[in-house]
Amino acid sequence: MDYISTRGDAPALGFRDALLAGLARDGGLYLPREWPVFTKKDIRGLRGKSYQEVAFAVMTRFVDGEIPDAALKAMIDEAYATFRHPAVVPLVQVGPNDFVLELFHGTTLAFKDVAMQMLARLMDYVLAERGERATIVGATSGDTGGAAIDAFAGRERTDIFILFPHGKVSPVQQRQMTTSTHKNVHALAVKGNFDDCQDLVKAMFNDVAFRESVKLSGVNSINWGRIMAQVVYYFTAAVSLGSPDRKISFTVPTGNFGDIFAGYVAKRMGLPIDRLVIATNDNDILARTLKTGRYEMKPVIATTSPSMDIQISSNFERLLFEAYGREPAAVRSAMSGLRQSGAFEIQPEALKAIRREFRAGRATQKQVAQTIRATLAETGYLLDPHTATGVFVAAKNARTASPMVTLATAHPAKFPASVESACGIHPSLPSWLADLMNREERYDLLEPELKAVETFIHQHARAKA
Ligand SMILES: Cc1ncc(COP(=O)(O)O)c(C=O)c1O
Ligand SMILES: N[C@@H](CCOP(=O)(O)O)C(=O)O
Repeated sequence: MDYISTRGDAPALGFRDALLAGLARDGGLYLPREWPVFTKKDIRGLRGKSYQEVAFAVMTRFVDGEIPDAALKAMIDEAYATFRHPAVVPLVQVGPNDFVLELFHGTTLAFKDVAMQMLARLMDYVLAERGERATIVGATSGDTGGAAIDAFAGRERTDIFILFPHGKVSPVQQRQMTTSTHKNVHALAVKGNFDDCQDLVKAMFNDVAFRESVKLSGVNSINWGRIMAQVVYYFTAAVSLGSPDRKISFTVPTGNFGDIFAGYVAKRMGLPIDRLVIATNDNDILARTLKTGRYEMKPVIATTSPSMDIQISSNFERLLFEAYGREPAAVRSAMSGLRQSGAFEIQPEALKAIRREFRAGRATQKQVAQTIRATLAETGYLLDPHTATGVFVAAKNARTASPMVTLATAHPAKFPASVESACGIHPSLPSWLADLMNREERYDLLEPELKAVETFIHQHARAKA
């Protein structure tokens, strides 16, 4: 299996090279040339298996022999031993036909841990095999950064630089990034929003001289390794609810479109997914796009679900590539429209293809707060604001024909102020993070300028060409 770029102008790569490349050299995103398929029999074979066993069954199809089975299994075991729940990602019933899939039992209390713990080990393995080092960069609206820092902290072969929007993440999220004592960790507060951080990361990848000079690699969901690891929990959830003999719907709180794209991949692989629902907050660019066929950026609104305060939804590019029948020219033209005017139109046939696969809805901050309050009152279950966005949109898109699973993407204790103001309960951090807010912070404040960020990274990175 090889990996091709959505923009059609970068070399096709094997799994290990795509993993280290992050973004393709033509600015595109890698995805597999074809989707591996699970038959109904294969899916039935996953019943009763542990999370780790399903993870191996799914990921081995993408790794395609580039890492020996024993090594891949060892990485999976180690990665998911960091989770505090024996089921890794337990499914909790909150209504007759409604479930939440708790993806927040990892070290930093967000769904990002599921893929990041795996990605760090995969990268370390490949770098060790090649005797190389890498410089990892990432942009975060709050959760990717903490998860990446936790997963890469202290790793000899990598230095990690995380760009976060100054003053726009929750205090818990900020501390998770700024209190690491490891020398290979650099938290960079950027005077801008998440989209500025992500633009800087992409610009660094597109600066070939810089990219090569520090051996750049990425950990955002532009990296195929992230998506691959996120496909797994769609399988475990669906199988535990009766797949392949029953269709399951999923609602996914969405920002950068990585998590829900993983659901789309699971469907392409043969998982019988009924509805796949995009849930957005007030930054509803994806819901508007599905409605109008026009992807059009607006200024970012700061909400109670800050991790979804995003306008440039990176992985939507992967979906466009699929919707245009894998025609890179159409993707290149859309992305150049986005760069030049902050908007592009989706052609009718491609829009039809997207609408066949996805529904979308939005929850305002008021609706999010009401959902937190009502869910607590009716079921005793405490939602974080991102998951509440999903639960609100799920209720509007559920069908009695299939169970609806909302992805619970963060623990409520990451956003205590919003949760408390919605329902009066102040969620506490778990014991291993109990002193987080008293730990000493260490971060650098940078202007949102490519040269400033590149200079900082160049000075501090150990990987040099
Ligand atoms: C808590 C939380 N929920 C949802 C999302 C959206 O996920 P994605 O960017 O994969 O769409 C994010 C981050 O992006 C997040 O941190
Ligand atoms: N919400 C994310 C934004 C970055 O998303 P990624 O999945 O592409 O890394 C965050 O919390 O940082």
